[in-house]
Amino acid sequence: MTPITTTTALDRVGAPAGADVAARAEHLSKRYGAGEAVVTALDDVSVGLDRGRFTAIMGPSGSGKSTLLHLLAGLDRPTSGTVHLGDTEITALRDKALTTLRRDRIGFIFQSFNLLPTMTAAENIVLPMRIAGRRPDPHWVASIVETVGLTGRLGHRPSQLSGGQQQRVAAARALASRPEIVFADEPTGALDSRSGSELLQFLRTAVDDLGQTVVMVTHDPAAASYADRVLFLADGHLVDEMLAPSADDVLDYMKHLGD
Ligand SMILES: Nc1ncnc2c1ncn2[C@@H]1O[C@H](COP(=O)(O)OP(=O)(O)OP(=O)(O)O)[C@@H](O)[C@H]1O
Repeated sequence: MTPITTTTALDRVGAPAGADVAARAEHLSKRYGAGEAVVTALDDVSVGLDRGRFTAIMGPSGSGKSTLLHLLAGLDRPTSGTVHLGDTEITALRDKALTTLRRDRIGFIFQSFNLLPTMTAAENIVLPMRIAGRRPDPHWVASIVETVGLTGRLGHRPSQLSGGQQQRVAAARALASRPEIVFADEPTGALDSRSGSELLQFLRTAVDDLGQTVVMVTHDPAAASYADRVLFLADGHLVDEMLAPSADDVLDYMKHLGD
């Protein structure tokens, strides 16, 4: 496949733009199954993710986006290769240490909001910190709640909130502990376009105003255009990247990838 719109020399695709890297993958591969049934979901991917930036991961269905996100976030283990979060090689950690690292240093936003139905929005937002035995910083949590536009809704349970509001609670929960990196897997997949835009604008603000690092898998070129950088996967390979992407440029490139 010949890349057409790269803004980056091919041998630099995946290399971090700056010196400060929040996470990095080196020669990451993931295979499922064995023998003739083996599926190579990810094949020798190396990438650095800049701190304080918003990175989107795109590619056709089955290209390995979720696999890469799950490996970077320590939710799954690679067949070969390494992942570092800051200076910590997470691929070298045992399960218990990995669970603790995910809880303490990573925030997650999933397509399904994964909120606890019996708890209020406020309780859901601080729950991971309470489980970790950490005291939430009230000023920080208040600034997130304000940024995400949930002031006045904090006493509501998830069933009393719209899908967009529930996802904003999930986003506030992901940021409440000031994680080193937030991973979002299709965060707008279950939202209407207006709620999706609000959520993406929140993530953008979290990066610009709060210095957060965000990595997001998406199918949607409009969603990817909120990012600083888009990584393109095809057949388990990192094939290209785009900086300061526009939705039209991303859409054109996705057509080229055969989506
Ligand atoms: N647990 C698994 N067992 C076997 N094969 C798997 C498993 N998980 C993923 N795969 C395969 O690995 C490849 C990459 O899957 P992955 O979910 O990472 O792709 P994706 O780009 O996120 O796809 P989509 O956009 O459809 O969600 C696909 O061929 C998929 O069928």
